Amino acid sequence: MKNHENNVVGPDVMLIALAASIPNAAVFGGFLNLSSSQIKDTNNWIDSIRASSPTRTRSSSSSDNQDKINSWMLYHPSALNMFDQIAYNMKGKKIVTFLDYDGTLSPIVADPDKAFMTKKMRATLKDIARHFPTAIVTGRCRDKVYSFVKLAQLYYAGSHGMDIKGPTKSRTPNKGNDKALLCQPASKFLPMIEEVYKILLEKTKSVPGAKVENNKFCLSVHFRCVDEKCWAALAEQVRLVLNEYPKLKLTQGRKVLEIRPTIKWDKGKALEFLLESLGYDNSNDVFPIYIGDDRTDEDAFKVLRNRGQGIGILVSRVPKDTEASYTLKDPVEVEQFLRRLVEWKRSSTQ
Ligand SMILES: O=P(O)(O)OC[C@H]1O[C@H](O[C@H]2O[C@H](CO)[C@@H](O)[C@H](O)[C@H]2O)[C@H](O)[C@@H](O)[C@@H]1O
Repeated sequence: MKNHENNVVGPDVMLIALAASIPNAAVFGGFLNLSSSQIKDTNNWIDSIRASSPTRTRSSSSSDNQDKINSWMLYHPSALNMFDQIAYNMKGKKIVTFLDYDGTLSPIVADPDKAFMTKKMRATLKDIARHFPTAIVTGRCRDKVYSFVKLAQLYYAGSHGMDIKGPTKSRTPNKGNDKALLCQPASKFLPMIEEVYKILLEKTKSVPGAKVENNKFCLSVHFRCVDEKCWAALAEQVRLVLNEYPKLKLTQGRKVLEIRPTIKWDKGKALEFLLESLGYDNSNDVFPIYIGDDRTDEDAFKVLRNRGQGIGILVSRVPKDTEASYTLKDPVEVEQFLRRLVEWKRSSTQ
C-alpha cells in the first residue's frame, strides 16, 4: 500500500512537476504521489491529472486492461458481491455510514453546480439515515452539499471535514433533536481563503473553462473544462499565487486542484471526530462504513484500516492504489449497496 500523505503538492513540488515529470510506474489508476524524485516531464504530470478522473473511453476493453482489473478486484472485491460476508461481520454491531458526495452519491459531471443526486439515491439515503447515523463527508462547502442532499437528519462534514455540523432534525420520530454539533478547526483561515479566492478568480479568468469554487475553508480550481494545452499554464498560475501563502497547501483531486490550510485535519480526522461525538470512540462494537471515490477519501480508509473496524469502499471502475477493502463501480452501485443495507437491517430487526 502507498502512503498517501505525500499527495500534498507544495508550491515547490508543483514547479518541478510543471518543469519535470512523474514516471509512468507511479501512475497507477488515479492516485499519484507527486514527489520530486518521481517527477520527470510535464506530459506525465498532465497524464496524472487525466488519470485522476479517467473518462469511460479510456477504460478500454483490451484483454490487458481486463487482466489488470481482474487482479485488482481479487484484492478489492465488489461490496455488492461480498454483501453476505459483510453482513455477517456487521451482525450485532452499531453501523455508522460515512459517504463522500461527488463521484459517490452523484455522478461526476462537467459543471460542479449541477452534480445532482438522483431521486432514487435521495430516497435510499433517507432510509439509510432512518436506520443508522449517517454523515456526508465532502470537499464541498457544507451549505452547498446540503443544498444538493436536502436531508436534515444527516451529519455534514464539508470542506474536507473542516466544517462539521450535526443533524438539525432528529433521525428517529418522537425523539428530540440530536445534540447540536459544530466543529470548524480551520476557522482562523477564513479571511485568507477569501483573499486567495478573489486573487484566483482574477488570475484564472483568462483561461477558458477554468472555474474557481469557494468551499469556505478550502478552494477548488477546476480543470475539467479546460483545454489540456492550458492545464500547465493554469497550474502555474495557481502555484504562483500559493507561493505567497505558505500556510496553504495544494492537493490534486479529480481534474481539480484543491487549496486548503496546512492544518492536520482531513476526512480521516472528521471520521474520528464524528465517531467520538456519537460515543463510539472506544467502542468495540461499532462498524463504520465509509464510501468514497477520491484520493481525499483515502485518509478515512486509512483510519478504518488502522482501527481494524468497519470497511472502506472505493468507488471506481479502474484499478487504483487504495486503503479501501472493497469497491463499487459507480453511484448506481452505491445506491444498490445502500439499499441492500437498509433491507438487511429491516429483515434482521423483524
Ligand atoms: O469530496 P467530494 O465530495 O468528492 O468533493 C471533491 C470535489 O468534488 C467536486 O468536484 C468534482 O465533481 C465535479 C462535479 O461532478 C466535477 O465537475 C469535478 O471535475 C470533480 O473534481 C467539487 O466541485 C469540488 O469542489 C470538490 O472539492
